[in-house]
Amino acid sequence: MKIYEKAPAKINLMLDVLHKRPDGFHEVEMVMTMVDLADRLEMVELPRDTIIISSQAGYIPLDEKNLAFQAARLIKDRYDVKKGVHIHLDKKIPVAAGLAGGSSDAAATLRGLNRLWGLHIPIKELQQLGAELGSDVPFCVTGGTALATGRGELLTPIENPPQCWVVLAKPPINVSTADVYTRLKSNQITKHPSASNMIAAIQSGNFHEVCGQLGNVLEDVTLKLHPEVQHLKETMMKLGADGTLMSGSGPTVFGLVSKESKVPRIYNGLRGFCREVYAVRLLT
Ligand SMILES: C[C@@](CO)(OP(=O)(O)O)[C@H](O)COP(=O)(O)OP(=O)(O)OC[C@H]1O[C@@H](n2ccc(N)nc2=O)[C@H](O)[C@@H]1O
Ligand SMILES: Nc1ncnc2c1ncn2[C@@H]1O[C@H](COP(=O)(O)OP(=O)(O)O)[C@@H](O)[C@H]1O
Repeated sequence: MKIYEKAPAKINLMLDVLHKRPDGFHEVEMVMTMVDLADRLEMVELPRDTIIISSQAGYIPLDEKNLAFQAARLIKDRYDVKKGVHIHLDKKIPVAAGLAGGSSDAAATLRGLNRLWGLHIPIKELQQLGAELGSDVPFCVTGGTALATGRGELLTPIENPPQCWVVLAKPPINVSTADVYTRLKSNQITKHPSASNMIAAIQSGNFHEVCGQLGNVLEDVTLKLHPEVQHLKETMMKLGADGTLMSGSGPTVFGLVSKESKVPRIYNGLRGFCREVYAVRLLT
């Protein structure tokens, strides 16, 4: 049997860090949503007890370091599944970009294997399994739009923001999430974005209010290390975006745009100096 799952990218509309916890993780408040830029997973059942990962992308690990592999192994171990699976990852989401590509592949693997092997695991339980793989995985299991607290795994669904275009630009630099959190001095944050204001803006359905509430405390860290990310934000605004923000720990910057007619100018202007640019819709 063969099944398919889509694994969409996430963006953080706001991200605040409250403090560092004794377990080394940071207590966060994030409003996350999904965009229509997705990896595609093909899962084929194998009669023998093995997990095979393949991909057209030459730049991701295909062994136990792959998050889809880890998700498959976790579900096999936990539910004592003796069958195997070949997972082919058609990667479209840029890697190590702040868009949760690996986390979404892991979440899609959990959803897919639940179907492929007829395990009937409830969604809440899939999210708990996801939390063992990474802080962003539980959100990726369900998607939609949510307030994420704790280390990112405690989720409260909220309504989707007003529909708009999202232009994403990933500069060719490497950012490590762990490094960005380590460099953040959470007691020195001067301006905290507000989750409740962002939620109120979303609930009002007012696109410009949503743009006004965009904020990410990890931006300061990544922007200091890589001034080109700041340059990308400024260029997006000059080209006509209604609001811009870095997603997660970066380095991808997204611009929200309400008018479709503005999108080609922003896209083409960015493509002039950034190879990885995407113009997509929110996944609402
Ligand atoms: C920053 C965010 C925002 O959505 O996304 P990305 O930039 O990775 O997409 C997330 O918090 C990333 O989530 P995820 O990528 O799943 O991180 P994990 O694998 O759980 O953790 C990687 C490392 O980041 C740090 N970490 C992560 C989450 C958190 N709340 N506090 C932390 O300090 C820890 O050092 C951890 O070892
Ligand atoms: N299925 C996967 N897709 C992409 N990256 C993966 C995957 N599995 C493991 N990785 C590794 O996870 C790291 C983070 O990748 P990714 O999830 O794309 O980034 P981010 O957490 O910034 O959104 C990369 O170093 C990559 O090598």
